[in-house]
Amino acid sequence: MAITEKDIIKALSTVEDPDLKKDLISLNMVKDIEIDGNRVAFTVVLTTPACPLKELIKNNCIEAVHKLVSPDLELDVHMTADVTSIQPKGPVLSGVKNVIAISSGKGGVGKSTVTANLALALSEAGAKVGVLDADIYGPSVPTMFNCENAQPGVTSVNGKNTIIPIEQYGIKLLSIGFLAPPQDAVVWRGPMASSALRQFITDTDWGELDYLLIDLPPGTGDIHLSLVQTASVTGAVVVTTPQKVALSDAMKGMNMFTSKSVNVPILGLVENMAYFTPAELPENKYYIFGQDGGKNMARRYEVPFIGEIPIVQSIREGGDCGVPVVMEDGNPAGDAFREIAKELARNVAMRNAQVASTERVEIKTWE
Ligand SMILES: Nc1ncnc2c1ncn2[C@@H]1O[C@H](COP(=O)(O)OP(=O)(O)OP(=O)(O)O)[C@@H](O)[C@H]1O
Repeated sequence: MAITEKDIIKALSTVEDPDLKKDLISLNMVKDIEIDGNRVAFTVVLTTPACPLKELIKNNCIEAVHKLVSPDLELDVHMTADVTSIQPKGPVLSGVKNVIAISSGKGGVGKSTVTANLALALSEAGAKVGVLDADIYGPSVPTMFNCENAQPGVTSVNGKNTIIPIEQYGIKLLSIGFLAPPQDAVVWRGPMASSALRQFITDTDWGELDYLLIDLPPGTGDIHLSLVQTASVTGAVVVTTPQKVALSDAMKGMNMFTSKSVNVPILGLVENMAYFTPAELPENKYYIFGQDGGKNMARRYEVPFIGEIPIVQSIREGGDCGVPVVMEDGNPAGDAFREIAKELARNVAMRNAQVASTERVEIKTWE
């Protein structure tokens, strides 16, 4: 008997997305079923191109069709992605599907390094990515992306001046560092910095992006509040070292995001500088800042732990010379960032499937 589209749909309705815990047909993830005699082709649309379960889902589809329709079918399963979004409709960041705040409690724990490498890993997987460097105390994105002398463009849209981000390595970038040389950064504190951040969000043509990563200053301050008042933030990533002082500051940052009035979910905690392994003793791990501090904290506060990065000389060198380590072929440190990017993308998809969008925080003034 000839095979029909209905047979294929029936078989694929037994395959679950393991994260979303629903079958691919109910999730509307199967498209373009084509049947030509013994050959069947279809497309599975994942929730992110950086899906860590891509191969598993593909194999489960093949197994289900072979088992429930016919073992003799020749299958061509095309895996693609359409990143999900629950951004409220409106003029602010209208083409941006997900806004992800990258934060840390303490300075110097590697937040910008993590931002740059995650952005590149997501882009390498096929996502459209932007980075907004809002770290007024030390905007390092221009250095990390080797574009220190770049100047964002300005164009007029409906009579309004609109900023055009610069583009480097396929990532759209804006940084407070493009507006003021590092020695002048100090004047960018307070209301001026908040106003620049607002312009970067409301008066910038970011185009279509799957993920906009926002590199925040360390701690919790005006910039954080301006962000959550201006944009609907999908979630936050907290970067910490395993050290006690870094952890207690990271906890304060997490509490700010998850407080009732801000209500931004934590998408993941990253432990940076987790250990050091000398090149000549690859089996040895030295826990310079303590062991598993981030992992334990994630468990205690019930937030997802999305990975650890060791202290590696090439991570520091990549940042300093403007070629983040993810861009270096075959460097295992790059793989560590790739794994974290996949976990982050996965958590964004789960958050979008489960939780309502984040309301922008209303500005309250004293009467
Ligand atoms: N895993 C790592 N291994 C080696 N060096 C690292 C690692 N992570 C970060 N670094 C280096 O540590 C320094 C601080 O990192 P980075 O600027 O990313 O931190 P930050 O938290 O963004 O700092 P700030 O508080 O200034 O915003 C940089 O020189 C960076 O190259």
